Amino acid sequence: MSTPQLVVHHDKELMAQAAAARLITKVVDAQSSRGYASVVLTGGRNGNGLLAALAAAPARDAIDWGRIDIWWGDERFLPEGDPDRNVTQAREALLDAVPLDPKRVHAMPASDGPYGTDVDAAAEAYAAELAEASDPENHGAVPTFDVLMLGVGPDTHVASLFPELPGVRETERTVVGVHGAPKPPPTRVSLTLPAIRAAREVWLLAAGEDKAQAAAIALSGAGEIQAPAAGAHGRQRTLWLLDAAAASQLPRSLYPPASA
Ligand SMILES: O=C1O[C@H](COP(=O)(O)O)[C@@H](O)[C@H](O)[C@H]1O
Repeated sequence: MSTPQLVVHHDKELMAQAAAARLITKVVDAQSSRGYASVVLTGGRNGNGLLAALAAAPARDAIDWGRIDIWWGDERFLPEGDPDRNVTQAREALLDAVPLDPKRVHAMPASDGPYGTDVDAAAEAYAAELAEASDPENHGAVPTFDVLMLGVGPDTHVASLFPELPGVRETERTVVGVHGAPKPPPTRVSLTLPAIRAAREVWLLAAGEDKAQAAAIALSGAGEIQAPAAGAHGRQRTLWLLDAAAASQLPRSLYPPASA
């Protein structure tokens, strides 16, 4: 398990731009060493901010968009095209503007798709898609993602793993259907902590005052059942990307030596 590293940026715009630049470098490196890259997107304000910053970055064309696998950490279980679906928002922010290979874009199922409103069947299907994409050198039934991004909710939720709900307690399955989420919509699909922890790098994004308490709790030794963000770690690296407002309640001992 990698120890969390923190980078604190002045504000959320700078944080989004710096995270986008960091992602471009990671993806280009993976593509040059392995031929392709594998990235897991997050929904939410900070995740979409990063995608919009990436869309606006001239260096985005350094990425070979045809050789990147895009997955999602969670999805709001709503009809295809619903404006509240994470995939709809990601398409608007970035994906529609770059030449991705549609076969490599792995959206989570919609509630009017092949599984209808059966969110557990939808979760099982996504787990099967991940398993099919993993190969023997991977450490489980998911591919080894290069970067898995997670927005941190004000209640410390990540993906759609909410404090104390069954999803965050899952130790076997890689994807679960979520019922009764406290944040609308109540029905969701989510990667589990074991799937998240298979990633090489996990980046947690937290910008804004409403994330300050969550960041402080998750980084001060809370348990993952009470604070799911505390359980999100990458195999090689766990990186918290914050702005000054979100970092404002962190104990001084956690502050990085330099902030940007
Ligand atoms: O509902 C969700 O919320 C979290 C956090 O979103 P934010 O707007 O508070 O940053 C997000 O990471 C997750 O993907 C999404 O489904």
